[in-house]
Amino acid sequence: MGFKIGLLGLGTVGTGTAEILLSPEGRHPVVRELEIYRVGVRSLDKPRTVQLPPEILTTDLEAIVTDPNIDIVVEVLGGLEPARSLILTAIAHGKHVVTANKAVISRFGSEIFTAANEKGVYVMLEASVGGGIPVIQPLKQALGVNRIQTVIGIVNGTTNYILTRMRDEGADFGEVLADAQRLGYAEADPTADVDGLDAADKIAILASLAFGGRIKLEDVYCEGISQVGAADIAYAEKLGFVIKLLAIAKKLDVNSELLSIRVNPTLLPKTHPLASVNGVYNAILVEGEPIGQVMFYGRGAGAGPTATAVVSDILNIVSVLKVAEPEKGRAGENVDNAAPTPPLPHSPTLHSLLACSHQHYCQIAPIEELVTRFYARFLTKDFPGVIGKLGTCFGDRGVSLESVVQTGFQGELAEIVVVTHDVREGNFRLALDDIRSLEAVDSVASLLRVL
Ligand SMILES: NC(=O)C1=CN([C@@H]2O[C@H](COP(=O)(O)OP(=O)(O)OC[C@H]3O[C@@H](n4cnc5c(N)ncnc54)[C@H](OP(=O)(O)O)[C@@H]3O)[C@@H](O)[C@H]2O)C=CC1
Ligand SMILES: N[C@@H](CC=O)C(=O)O
Ligand code: NA
Repeated sequence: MGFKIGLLGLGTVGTGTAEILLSPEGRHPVVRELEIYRVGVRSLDKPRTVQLPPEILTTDLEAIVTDPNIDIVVEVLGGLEPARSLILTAIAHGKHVVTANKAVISRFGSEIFTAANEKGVYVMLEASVGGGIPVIQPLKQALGVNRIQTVIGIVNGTTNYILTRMRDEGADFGEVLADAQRLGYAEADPTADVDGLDAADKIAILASLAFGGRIKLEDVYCEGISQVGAADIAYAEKLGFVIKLLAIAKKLDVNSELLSIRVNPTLLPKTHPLASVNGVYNAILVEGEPIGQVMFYGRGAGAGPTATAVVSDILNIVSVLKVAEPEKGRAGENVDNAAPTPPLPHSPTLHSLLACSHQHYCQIAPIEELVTRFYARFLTKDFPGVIGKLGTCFGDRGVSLESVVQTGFQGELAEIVVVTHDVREGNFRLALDDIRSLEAVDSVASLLRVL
């Protein structure tokens, strides 16, 4: 065997990764050159669905990332610590790293890539966004010559699965979430999925690659799906929309360097290419000059899809290393009885299509500057002229309405649904403040953006 892998984690993604590495037949020939050398887990007693020699499992993860025999560390533990420290230690010991951990990369990417570049090692993260969908490498490589204007994605499989089943079956939120957990889609703490935080991590990573700068996660505006009720799903349907948790990064306007980055449930016209992305599927729509629109679609979570991305990253690294040092890793070569190999000598410069070298931070506009359409559902007392009063409040703040419908009653309260034309978010919020102070208005039952 040629290249030794230290696998940190043998859960959903780790097991999927091991399954690919243990069955190389019919796959790229380089897969035969990869050996699972050590596997780090929390519990040695847990039953495993993958057959590995028990002696390669350990709870001593530090020993894996410092092992001189290991070439590539694959981090599929999840969580911030010890994942971040283990990645940094692996880098310090000259190991290349493959990770699926968007939470660590979106928060500590700067520290990790700076360390990796200094040490001359690769940190690859295809699995961190869109699971099995190739989107990180395409942004770095095939789309690298484009000027990107917009990245819009459905990048969280758990919430897309939940929203799809709520719409199609009227399913209960809690039950569907439990199914998503059982299927291995959800994060260890599923509030990261439900509250949009996982999607925020992912759009921060995509925006960084698309716009060529670092992104501060705290600049990403984020709303989750818990505010989306059955009533909104039904009204959206009647109005010709579906509701999706969208992650959007775009230039505020064509000539601006200022970006808008946000995650929020959004009403999407049924004719939009992302509207038919259902269940655990993810899709990322990129608009660039001169390519125009290009869309990436596939399974965004689950063992097999995510492991595909992990192993493809390993292959990318190994392929570059093999050019740099062709003697290493000839197929079938057995070095089991040989003395430990010294750490890999690294090429003095990293391959520019695999490495990440952003230095500056992108400028992100506050959410008030966003220009978008809104959907709002009001509960009002059934007074005459309420719709007129709402219209006046909107008009006073320069908000133009596309449609206003009184849709029915909830008990004593009338339900009024409004869809606006494009409006600056700051102005829309001022109009809402005015509306909330009207005696006739009981509450703003929901507020969603419309694409
Ligand atoms: N699941 C998915 O569909 C996707 C997941 N990801 C990302 O992949 C990563 C892994 O996710 P997933 O496979 O679902 O997670 P799991 O919870 O299924 O697996 C985690 C694995 O890491 C081990 N582990 C966790 N913490 C420690 C620790 N402190 N010490 C030792 N071992 C530890 C666990 O050990 P033990 O088995 O002993 O408990 C387990 O084997 C996460 O970053 C996630 O965001 C990315 C895309 C899709
Ligand atoms: N929990 C995530 C897993 C993949 O990143 C999701 O649901 O998309
Ligand atoms: Na991916």
